[in-house]
Amino acid sequence: MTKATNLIWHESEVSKSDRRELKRHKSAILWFTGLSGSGKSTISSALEKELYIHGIHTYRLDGDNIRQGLNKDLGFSPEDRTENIRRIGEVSKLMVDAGLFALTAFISPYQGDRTLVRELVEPDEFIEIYVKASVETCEERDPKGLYKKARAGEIKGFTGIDAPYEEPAHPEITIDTNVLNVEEAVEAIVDYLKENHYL
Ligand SMILES: Nc1ncnc2c1ncn2[C@@H]1O[C@H](COP(=O)(O)OS(=O)(=O)O)[C@@H](OP(=O)(O)O)[C@H]1O
Ligand SMILES: Nc1ncnc2c1ncn2[C@@H]1O[C@H](COP(=O)(O)OP(=O)(O)O)[C@@H](O)[C@H]1O
Repeated sequence: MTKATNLIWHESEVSKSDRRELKRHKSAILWFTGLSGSGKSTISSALEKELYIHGIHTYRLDGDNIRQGLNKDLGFSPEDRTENIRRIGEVSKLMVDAGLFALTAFISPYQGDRTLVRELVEPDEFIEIYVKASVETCEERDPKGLYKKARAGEIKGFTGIDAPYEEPAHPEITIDTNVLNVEEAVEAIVDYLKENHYL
């Protein structure tokens, strides 16, 4: 719901397609979703580097970073997670409008929240990438020691332990991190982008 009234949209003289033409490539949201420790940050960073090397304009948004700035007023209640994803969806939409590939690395545990982001942009502008790893695998990796804390009861409402993660029903890409290493994951995503004429 919009609080303010009397708002009139102002068109720019430079359009999304003008900006895309200048950059010589399309733009879209590459939406990484998965449990903490599944590999969202690692794979999206490696992908961004690969795209950069090939002259593709990108910007990466990562949960841990955004929650220290733009979304520092939000915690991990279901409502706050929904608001977190809504804002990131809106920011990503602006980036698509700017002609960039927005790479987002958020747990985004609720299917409904991800669907709302998908619906914010054109159908071919949202690519959902499910970074798949079981809770057991993530807990074994535990790169930040957060699963240990959650098991010890020091973090309440931790995704996969005592908060839900809803698996994507129809992701464009699934990366099973038990099968693909980081390099292979990047290659699989680049292949998808090429086959679907994004690159
Ligand atoms: N309760 C709880 N549940 C899940 N994660 C937690 C929690 N508390 C802190 N963290 C740390 O916050 C990172 C997840 O933030 P996100 O913005 O991606 O979460 S969400 O999409 O709003 O659910 C997550 O980072 P990633 O490991 O990169 O996923 C954790 O480091
Ligand atoms: N195939 C893989 N893909 C991505 N990360 C992997 C893989 N195998 C092991 N890892 C490790 O798992 C951890 C994933 O952490 P991170 O990228 O921060 O996950 P997330 O951002 O989803 O919380 C890293 O320590 C990474 O080195």
